[in-house]
Formats: sequence, C-alpha cells, structure tokens
Amino acid sequence: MPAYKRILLKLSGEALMGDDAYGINRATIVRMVQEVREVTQMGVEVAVVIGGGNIFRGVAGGSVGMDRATADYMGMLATVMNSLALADTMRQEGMVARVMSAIGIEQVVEPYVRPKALQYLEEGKVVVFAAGTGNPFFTTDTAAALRGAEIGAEIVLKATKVDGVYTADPKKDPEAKRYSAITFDEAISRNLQVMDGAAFALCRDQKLPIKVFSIFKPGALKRVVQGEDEGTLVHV
Ligand SMILES: Nc1ncnc2c1ncn2[C@@H]1O[C@H](COP(=O)(O)OP(=O)(O)OP(=O)(O)O)[C@@H](O)[C@H]1O
Ligand SMILES: O=c1ccn([C@@H]2O[C@H](COP(=O)(O)O)[C@@H](O)[C@H]2O)c(=O)[nH]1
Repeated sequence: MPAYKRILLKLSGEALMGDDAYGINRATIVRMVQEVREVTQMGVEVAVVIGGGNIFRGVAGGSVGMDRATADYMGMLATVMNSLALADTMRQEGMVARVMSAIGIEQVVEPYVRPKALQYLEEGKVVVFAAGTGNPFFTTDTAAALRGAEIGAEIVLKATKVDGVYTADPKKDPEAKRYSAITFDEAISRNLQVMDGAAFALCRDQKLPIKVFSIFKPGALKRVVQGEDEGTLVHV
C-alpha cells in the first residue's frame, strides 16, 4: 500500500553514467526506469526531474571562463537530453511518459504548461520536467522543489549517490553520520550540501517534505513510497 498518491522524483543525472566516464549507461537507465515502473504499478502518480551532471560535468571544462548564464543554459539543455532518454526508455519498458520543457524547444518537446501536466498525471502518465526551472543560477534540485509544489506532490524524493543526509559530505568525511530525519532549518543552518539552499527553503516554506535516499540501492524507491524507513526525511 503506497504512502503517497503523487510524488516528485528527483533523479541524479550524474548517477545515469553508471561506471562510464560520462553520458548515459544503458543498463543503469533501464534499471532506474524499472524501479519507477514498480511504483507507478502501485497506483502512484509520478513526476520526474532529472539532473544533468552526467553530461554537463563532462563538458564543464569547455565552459571555463564562459558567461555563467550561458553555461547554465548548456546545463539545462543537458537535462533535456536526459529527460528524452528517460522518457524513451520508459516507452520501451511499456510505460507512458511525457516530457515538458521549461525552455522553449517546441520541435523537440512540449512546453511546460501546469494544467496539462496535472492532466497527464491524473491519466496515469509519468511527466518528466526538463530544463530545470528554465532560469540560470538555479539547479534541478530547485526545479524539483518548484514543480513538486506546483503539482501538489506530497513529497519530493531525491534519489542520489548517497543514502541520506549526513553531518558532512560522506564522500569527503568518513566520520560523517547519517541523519534518519532532520528539519529544514537545521539542514540550512548547517549548510548541508546534499541539496541546494534554495530547494530546502522552498520546500520548507511550502511544507513539502523531502526524502533523500540512494539511487543505487535496489528497491529503495519502492520502500520509500511504501513509507518504510529508508534514507533521510527532511521536514518542517
Ligand atoms: N551533508 C551531506 N550529506 C549527504 N551528501 C552530501 C552532503 N554534503 C554534500 N553531499 C554530496 O551531495 C551529493 C548529492 O548532490 P548532487 O547535487 O551533487 O548530486 P545529484 O543531485 O544526485 O546529481 P545531479 O546534479 O547530476 O542530478 C552527494 O553525492 C554527496 O557527495
Ligand atoms: O533550473 C536550472 C537547472 C539547471 N541549471 C543548470 O544545469 C546544470 C545541471 O543541473 P544539475 O542540477 O546540476 O544536475 C546546473 O549545474 C546548472 O548549470 C540551471 O541553470 N537552472
């Protein structure tokens, strides 16, 4: 029995590359999609935001010295590529998905129109929100918070490379301890970098909880959706 009717799932872009140096690893994207399919089969309405780190960090060297806003638009376009790959893999796995972009690119994907997104979700289609917020100086974490609030999701699920929120970055500090739950105020005041401050602040103000969990742990998404103890809950 799912604990939520509608979720906003933020998928790590960087995790998409699997063991490759950059890009999209086929086995990894298929496995991610199959996990999403499991929760849609439980009757949960799923909207997805995917990051762009697997592509954008690969070309970031070329963006050195570039105008920041231009580099950020490149990053947003990377998320469009990931969104297209994700939706197409969903199609191959027997799901129905629609990509909606925050920046105008109509020949490729339809634009983000909130009522249309709500309609797709009610029809049981997966909606993939591409191009982040459509604005430079933001991240896809903020896009996940924004779209999550707009569509009335009950929770934002951040599926990432670590299995929760730690006292410090666990990739840099082996002594870091994982929280099972933490308030938004504490996460912001401790400047915990697992998600950016703008995303935390938006979710706090909208009373939209976030669950951070590992994208690599098989079955973790399903357990989170069933309300089981998995990852870290960030709450008001
Ligand atoms: N206090 C912390 N607790 C947990 N992870 C942290 C913390 N501080 C920093 N991190 C780092 O944050 C990373 C997750 O955020 P990041 O935005 O880099 O990834 P992502 O959102 O999964 O990727 P992408 O931007 O490609 O979508 C983790 O891999 C971890 O190394
Ligand atoms: O609203 C947004 C979202 C993203 N960007 C740019 O894209 C890259 C990739 O997104 P990640 O969240 O880091 O995966 C990001 O670094 C920004 O450069 C953006 O400008 N606005």
